[in-house]
Amino acid sequence: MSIAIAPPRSPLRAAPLRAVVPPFAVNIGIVGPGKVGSALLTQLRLAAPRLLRDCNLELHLRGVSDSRHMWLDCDDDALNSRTHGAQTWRPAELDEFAAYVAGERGEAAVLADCSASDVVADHYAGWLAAGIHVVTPNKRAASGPLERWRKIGGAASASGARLHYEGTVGAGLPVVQTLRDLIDTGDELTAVEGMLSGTLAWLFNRFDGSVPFSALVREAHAMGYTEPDPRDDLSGTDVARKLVILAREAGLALSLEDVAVRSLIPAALAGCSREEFMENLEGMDAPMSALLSEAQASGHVLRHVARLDGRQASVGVQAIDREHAFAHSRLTDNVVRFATRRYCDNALVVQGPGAGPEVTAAAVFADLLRVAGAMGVKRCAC
Ligand SMILES: NC(=O)C1=CN([C@@H]2O[C@H](COP(=O)(O)OP(=O)(O)OC[C@H]3O[C@@H](n4cnc5c(N)ncnc54)[C@H](O)[C@@H]3O)[C@@H](O)[C@H]2O)C=CC1
Ligand SMILES: N[C@@H](CC=O)C(=O)O
Repeated sequence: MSIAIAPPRSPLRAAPLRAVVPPFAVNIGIVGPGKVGSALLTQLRLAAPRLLRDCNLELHLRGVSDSRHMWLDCDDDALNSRTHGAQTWRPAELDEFAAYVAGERGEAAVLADCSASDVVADHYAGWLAAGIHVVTPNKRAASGPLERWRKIGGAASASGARLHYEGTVGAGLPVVQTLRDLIDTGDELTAVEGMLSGTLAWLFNRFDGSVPFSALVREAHAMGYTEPDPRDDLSGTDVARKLVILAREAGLALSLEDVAVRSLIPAALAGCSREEFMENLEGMDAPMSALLSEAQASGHVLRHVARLDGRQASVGVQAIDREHAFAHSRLTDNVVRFATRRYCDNALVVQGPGAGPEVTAAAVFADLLRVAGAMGVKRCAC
């Protein structure tokens, strides 16, 4: 291998004349400025000068919307004059928000849906049909009704707009793209096995009986690992959604109802409001202590495991041997083992932290850069 060394430049030599290429501008709208959305806003702000300098990519944050309010970057003068130019909000209306982010001159536009809402997912097909790209860690579209998911895919194909959702499985880990690359290059998935919940991994790594389970759930919630309603994690539904996403990525028409789910939520806490559930979390302590004691008595540890093979899809807590690879995971580690036609003797394994606002926001950000890359923005360091 040879490395070309550039001749030293004479300080007297005039700098070569370069055509000034105007920056490639991307309009961005954030839906759901919660933990992940806020982390994304910070990452965008910090990276913007570097992306402009190194990649000639200009990020325009055009607006932010939650379920009730939206903030648009220029807003109108009358509103601003009343608040001395400060950002003002107006009632949220998602399609109006999307149209504003898209602009009027055919600019490239990306909406980052950082909510956990089905209402927002209902809008993807329309946005994609209008040429607006969507990036999201929200699992609702990719694991929701098959009919809606197919409509979303059809809208993206028809307009050429892109939908990326790497953050939906494994947060910042390269799980969805890894599977897609395998399938696109002609491999076939035979089975997936793994620990797909950062929250449940963290809880079972910490839960040794010295601290009540409820206290650990409150801690996981405060650290931003859980879903907005932690019951989505504890019931296994969030993991089932991830399994559905992976199955669909591999070409299987799996739905949430097809996954056998073993919930950890006591029946008495299943139907109440999220606030009541959080107030009454102690109701989980006795059953969880019993589960732990049983596992410990037989020399096992508790782990939340998901499985999909040719016969069935299942998620739930298991007592597993202390020597098992899953027993040696740390903190919020997710482990995803892909068994495929090529990776048949030894599975392809993706492992690492699988929850948290920062790593998840980075996955959304990387998806956004993938969209810009597909539009011709140069991203490599060469
Ligand atoms: N926290 C994590 O570690 C990970 C989260 N995710 C996903 O990221 C998403 C966001 O999670 P968090 O930030 O932790 O939740 P969060 O509860 O902190 O934030 C959710 C935000 O969505 C907004 N929202 C709710 N309904 C809305 C609607 N109809 N229209 C507009 N905005 C709406 C809420 O106001 C809030 O600002 C979820 O879909 C979650 O599954 C994915 C991977 C990891
Ligand atoms: N609550 C989820 C967040 C990522 O999807 C988890 O704990 O894995």
